[in-house]
Order: sequence, then C-alpha cells, then structure tokens
Amino acid sequence: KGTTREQRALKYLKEHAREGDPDSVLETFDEFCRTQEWAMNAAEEKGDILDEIVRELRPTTCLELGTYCGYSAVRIARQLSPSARLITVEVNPDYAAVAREVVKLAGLQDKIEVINVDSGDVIRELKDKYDVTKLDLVFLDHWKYLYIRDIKLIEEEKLLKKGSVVFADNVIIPGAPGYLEYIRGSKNYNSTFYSVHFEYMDDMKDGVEKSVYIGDE
Ligand SMILES: O=C(c1ccccc1)c1ccc(O)c(O)c1[N+](=O)[O-]
Ligand SMILES: [Mg+2]
Repeated sequence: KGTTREQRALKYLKEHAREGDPDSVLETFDEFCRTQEWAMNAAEEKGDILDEIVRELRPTTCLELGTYCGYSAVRIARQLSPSARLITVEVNPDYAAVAREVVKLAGLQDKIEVINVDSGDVIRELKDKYDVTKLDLVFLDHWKYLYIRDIKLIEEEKLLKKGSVVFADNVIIPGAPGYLEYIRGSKNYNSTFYSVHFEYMDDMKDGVEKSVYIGDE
C-alpha cells in the first residue's frame, strides 16, 4: 500500500469533506472510521461531551496533548470565539503533518497551532515561548501513562486557574489508572466520570473524566 492509515484518512477527507467546513470534516472523518478504517478519534459520544464542555466554558486558551489527526482539535476549535485559540501537541511527526492538513481543510489554521514536540518539553515553555498565562481547558489524549506526569507539570507551572477544566480521554480503555487515582484523590479538583463507548465500537465501553480545578492559582 505504501500509505499509512492516517494518510488514507486524509485523502478520504480531501475527496469527501466540504473545504472550510469543520462540521463536514468531522462527519466525513466519522464516516471514514465507520466504513473504511478505525482510527483513535474522540468520536461521537466523547465528542458530544467535549462540545458541551467548550460551549459551557467558553475557553480562550486551550491545550490538547495528543493531536493524532486533528479530529478533536477541529471539534474544539470550531466552537471557539474569534480571539480564542488551541495549542495542540503531537510527538509523532507523521501524525502532526496529517493533523496540520486536516486543520487547514477545516479552515481553522488561525485558531489551532499544531506543535510537533514531546508534551513534557512544551508545557515548561508555554508561558515564555507560547505566550500563555493560564489554560482554561486541557484535553489529555496522548500516551496514557503520560497523563499523570503532564498534569503534575501543568500544576507546577501554575497554568490552571479556578474553573479550569481538565478533560481526559480513555480512562478505561487503554486506561490511565495512575492519573485517575491522582486526580480523584486531589483536593484541587472536582472530578466527574462519564461512561461512554470506545470510539466507533458500539460494544466496547470506555470512560472520560472531567475535572474542574478549584485549587490555588
Ligand atoms: O493507545 C491507544 C491505542 C493502543 C493500541 C492500539 C491502538 C490505539 C489509544 C486508543 C484509543 C484512544 O482514544 C487513544 O487516544 C489511544 N492513544 O494512543 O492515545
Ligand atoms: Mg483517545
């Protein structure tokens, strides 16, 4: 084949989605994953919860760890106000390249910045290099064992304020046990678990965790 699954998905999007229309890009990506090849997007059910969080929170500065092909980046950014922005971090260069194309196809390149680095490095640079003061929304969707390292780094950098939301995917499959124990045990967060289906698999249960920061700023 010579192509990767992510490149095949991008090709499908370019051929079937309406350019400049984020809703069309998302619908087309879901169609690709249901009819052609599975991909690890925060799809329908998880996406609906993410949509509701963004609508309610109206965040101005969002951080996503784990861009993959940009599905959730588009999902978040399509609801952001004109001056709001999303910084999304992807360590895999092939994924980052595809994500940049998907973001462009959706017409959201002015709201989304895809950074191809290790999340642990970029969190320390957000204030100085990326002009971030506080994060209103954090979406954890990268390697599951890194959730706990990175949330501690985010706290260390004092990037959260009262009301900031940390939303974590896959807390059941593949699972992030250390993270769940940490965040649920912390007095600095009020956490809510949502039982959802694993993306595109109607017979598999996963879970997402929404944690509202109530700690010191
Ligand atoms: O880790 C996997 C994984 C593991 C094994 C095979 C395929 C994917 C995964 C599965 C579902 C997700 O929603 C997700 O974000 C990830 N991920 O890599 O971050
Ligand atoms: Mg995920």
